[in-house]
Amino acid sequence: MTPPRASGQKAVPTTPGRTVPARRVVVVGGGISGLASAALLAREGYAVTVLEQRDQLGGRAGSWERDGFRFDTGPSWYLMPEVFDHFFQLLGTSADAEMELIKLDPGYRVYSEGHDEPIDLLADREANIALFESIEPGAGDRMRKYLDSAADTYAMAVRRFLYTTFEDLTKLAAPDVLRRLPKLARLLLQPLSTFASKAVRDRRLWQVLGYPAVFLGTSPYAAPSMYHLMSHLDLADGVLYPKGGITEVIAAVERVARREGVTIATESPVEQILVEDGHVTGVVHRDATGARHTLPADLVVSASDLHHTELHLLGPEHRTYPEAHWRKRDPGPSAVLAYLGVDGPVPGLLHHTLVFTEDWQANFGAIFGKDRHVPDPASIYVCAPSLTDDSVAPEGTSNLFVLVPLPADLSIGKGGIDGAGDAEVERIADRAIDVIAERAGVPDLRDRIRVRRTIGPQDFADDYNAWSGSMLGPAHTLAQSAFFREKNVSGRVQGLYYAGASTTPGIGLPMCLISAEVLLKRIHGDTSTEPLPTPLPSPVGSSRTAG
Ligand SMILES: Cc1cc2nc3c(=O)[nH]c(=O)nc-3n(C[C@H](O)[C@H](O)[C@H](O)COP(=O)(O)OP(=O)(O)OC[C@H]3O[C@@H](n4cnc5c(N)ncnc54)[C@H](O)[C@@H]3O)c2cc1C
Repeated sequence: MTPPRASGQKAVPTTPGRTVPARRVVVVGGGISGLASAALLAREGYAVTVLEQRDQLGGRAGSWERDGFRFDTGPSWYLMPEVFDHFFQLLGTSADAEMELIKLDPGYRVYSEGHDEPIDLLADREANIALFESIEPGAGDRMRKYLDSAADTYAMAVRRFLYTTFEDLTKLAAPDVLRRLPKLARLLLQPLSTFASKAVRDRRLWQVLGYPAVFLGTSPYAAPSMYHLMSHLDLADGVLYPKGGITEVIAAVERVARREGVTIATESPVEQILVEDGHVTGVVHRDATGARHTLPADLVVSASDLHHTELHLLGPEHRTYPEAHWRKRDPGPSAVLAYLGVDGPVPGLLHHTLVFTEDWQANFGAIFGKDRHVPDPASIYVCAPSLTDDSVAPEGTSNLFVLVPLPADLSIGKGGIDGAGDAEVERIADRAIDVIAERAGVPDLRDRIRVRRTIGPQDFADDYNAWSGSMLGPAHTLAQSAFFREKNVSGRVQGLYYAGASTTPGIGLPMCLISAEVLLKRIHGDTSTEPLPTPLPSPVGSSRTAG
């Protein structure tokens, strides 16, 4: 039976047969998953406080401004729009009510090494099928089947695999899953790279089907072909852009959290999660002045990276995932990022542009293989949001966000402003800028840069306590996906829960919103697999603290 949801008077079960009043929740980390978890818990009547170590909210989805340019520091693709909408609907609002969403058409551009002309992927499924056919006769029909399968697999994932704690695996033995078992087995065991090569032979098209593995922190050679469902998102569903940038998504999630009564404190790093008699009792944290405080809590939700939570906030005896556990896990890739404010237009780019090297085996091998090193040449992603949104750059200039995926290796170093980063980070950024200059037809790009900031793996570790400087969190290989991924509840400490990219369901903004909902299910012992009905009921007679 599903235990009662918490309200002003209700109780939350901890150990079987024992219930304690669980009114106060501390959430560690004010990234999207911490904010979303806080909002949902407050909706249920908990008194929630979010403690964020940095001076801004959003975590990896942060914002940085200089000289009239405003950069999203991390994510830039708004995919799975119905997941965002569902989250807001749980709280009685909608994505459209909270943000202005613009459909990008074309959705994105791809340059492939060895080809001068780019391919522009469109906002419409049939248009993309026709595009594939025009490049590779015969590929259109195969793509139609591929996209049908992607849509079907995606719908099944939403129904069965994303919104679940995996606490009751028998729930997965639903008729729709059982019917697909032979196909699912194939999709789990075959890598995406092989699966995609059956649909298309042209290398450029194959790369279009393979690159989404990077969204999952892995490579198309390691991602199970189950993840071909990602092609439904970018080739059929289309790519949206929230006006003002991804920072507006964070602002919207913060807004609904505050509306539900969440208290939010920035510059408040948590140093320790307190445990007594096997039950969480609160946290020790600093405030903006550096003073140390103890904040009691009945539940603690850590939405910081799990590696950090387990190894740095808990004593050895309270760790579910000790040091030895992580030695067998893959932290996922890191990256060098560059935020560039550039004079004039950059004509060869679209809002999203991907530049792929020819030899992906070598490229991905360098990032994810046994002998990890910086790939050279590297594949590159560039976002130019100023093409869609004039609020992110002064008139007559361009805002560029550049991402070069790399191994999670702290020795690559950290970035800096105006070339002040470590030499290797600046060198990687320079190489990427030169590639963009050539592809975009702007040979003097370097001279036109008036704002430049770089980020390296060490920055991810320093800024977010990321394991090995991982950009995204544990890679979605088969061994680190679904019920193999780290659970969202401590196995050692009652009342301690986890949310965010390093637990289920995983990496990416929509996944992190789902992790907040899965957290709620975990607290209630709700083993259902489908999204919760909307809106979540508000508690009767609960007192809320405005944040
Ligand atoms: C460069 C880049 C590009 C990306 N691109 C996309 C994209 O296009 N689309 C997409 O959907 N996703 C993308 N992602 C992934 C997405 O941004 C993340 O999966 C998501 O933002 C993670 O959210 P989170 O809340 O789990 O973690 P985080 O955002 O890392 O938040 C964790 C928070 O916890 C705080 N914290 C850590 N330790 C403590 C402590 N001890 N005390 C208090 N606070 C603490 C951190 O400061 C941080 O604010 C990208 C990520 C990066 C880095």
